[in-house]
Amino acid sequence: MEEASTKRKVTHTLTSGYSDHVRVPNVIVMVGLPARGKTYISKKLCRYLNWAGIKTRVFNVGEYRRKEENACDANHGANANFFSADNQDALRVREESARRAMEDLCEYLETSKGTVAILDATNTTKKRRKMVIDFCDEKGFRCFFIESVCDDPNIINANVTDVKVNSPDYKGVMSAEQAKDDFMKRIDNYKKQYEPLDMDNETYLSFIKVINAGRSFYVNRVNGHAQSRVIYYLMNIHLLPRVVYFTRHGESEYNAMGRMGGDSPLTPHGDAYAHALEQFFKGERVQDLRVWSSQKIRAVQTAKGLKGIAAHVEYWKALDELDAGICEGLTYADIENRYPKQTEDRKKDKYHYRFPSGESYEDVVARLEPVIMELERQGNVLVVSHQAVLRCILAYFTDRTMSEVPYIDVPLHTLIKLVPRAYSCHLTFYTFDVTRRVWTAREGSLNL
Ligand SMILES: O=c1[nH]cnc2c1c(-c1ccccc1)cn2-c1ccc(Br)cc1
Ligand SMILES: O=P(O)(O)OC[C@H]1O[C@](O)(CO)[C@@H](O)[C@@H]1O
Repeated sequence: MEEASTKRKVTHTLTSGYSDHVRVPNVIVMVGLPARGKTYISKKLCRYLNWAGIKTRVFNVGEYRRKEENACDANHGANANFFSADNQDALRVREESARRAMEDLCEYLETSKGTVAILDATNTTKKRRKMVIDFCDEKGFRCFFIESVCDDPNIINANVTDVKVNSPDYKGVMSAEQAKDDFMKRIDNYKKQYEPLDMDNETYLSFIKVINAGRSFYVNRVNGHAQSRVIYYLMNIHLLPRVVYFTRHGESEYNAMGRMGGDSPLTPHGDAYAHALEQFFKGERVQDLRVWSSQKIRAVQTAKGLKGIAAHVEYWKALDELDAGICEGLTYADIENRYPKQTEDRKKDKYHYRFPSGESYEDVVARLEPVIMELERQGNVLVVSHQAVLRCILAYFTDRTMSEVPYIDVPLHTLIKLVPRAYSCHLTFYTFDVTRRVWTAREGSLNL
């Protein structure tokens, strides 16, 4: 039985009070048996850190092994014996894959100026961890271990059926039942060698033990800004099924006039949309729905009809539209005529461009971080907000790059339903053709 004490208190040993004034490359090293969510955590963490502006990439050793096998047209993954410790050939292939992954990881941190690299592998022996630590020490990388221990059969089974059975190792090779059976044998092979992070003899390391998908944690020697952000994030995410809905406010007077920003009320068309939205959620019967609206009149009016349906309605200033500063209330034509240089600059880099006395998309992402964190904590939520703000939030869920964010298509009178999946999310778009709606996206809009 794996050690998974669920009563352990959280200890937080601060080793140094200094913050990161220089960019110190971090290597996040995953530890854990197969089907403990290492890839789930790696991908989700990578998506969050990139969205927050911390350049991050995942290096999955399993993918390197499969690349190796494809090269010699083999498929060891479909056979649990490949993972037994006394299979010398296999050990060589697995060592080689780990070495190549470390090479690429090093290149990423040194040459491509990555800030965080996530080594997604089992790393279940002290010997293997020692190899990684020595490698990082030699390169001057900071090492941080995330171990996922799990003894809750429901969680393990969910993972094995949910993700493993569709893994490239088994796809088209054997039935789901056989795959599941083989995979459980693979786990047993690893268990024989598994040395959990040792809370008595490996305390010189920086690490967090996540127990049973976040039910409890053990934290040791947190170093620097990135590690603190990682721990905070891991303590806020959960696996419970939930749905998140997004919509812009209904058409506003300023939308109808082609003016930006401002705080104008809904037009009759926008009002009709607010009623259609109310009807939709009457029918959808979402359990314990919480509504988060911005504090702009057009959003508050759009959310009004939901007061009788939702469990709770709250108003976030952080959800207010991007502040166009001196361009607030102007049309795009006005801006091109009055501020041709600004227009040019914005076209060059729309994500980082900040309006004079206003905001950039990058500023909006920064003020949305608490909203994202609270969204991760919550259950069923409807967010009523604005074009630029929803572009930033949807970019987080759909792993978009900074340059894509300002062009994501978020039309008026469209409700977006987002259902999280293991490594992605499923989007449904409901367009309410109850009313005319002006088109507020200009150059090249990007479909999610
Ligand atoms: O299987 C698992 N075992 C154990 N912990 C798991 C999983 C999964 C998972 C979920 C869906 C698909 C594949 C894997 C996520 N976590 C997890 C781990 C840490 C945190 Br903080 C939150 C979730
Ligand atoms: O970044 P873009 O494409 O100008 O979109 C943001 C603009 O969209 C609007 O929400 C509607 O036009 C404006 O209030 C806001 O300035």
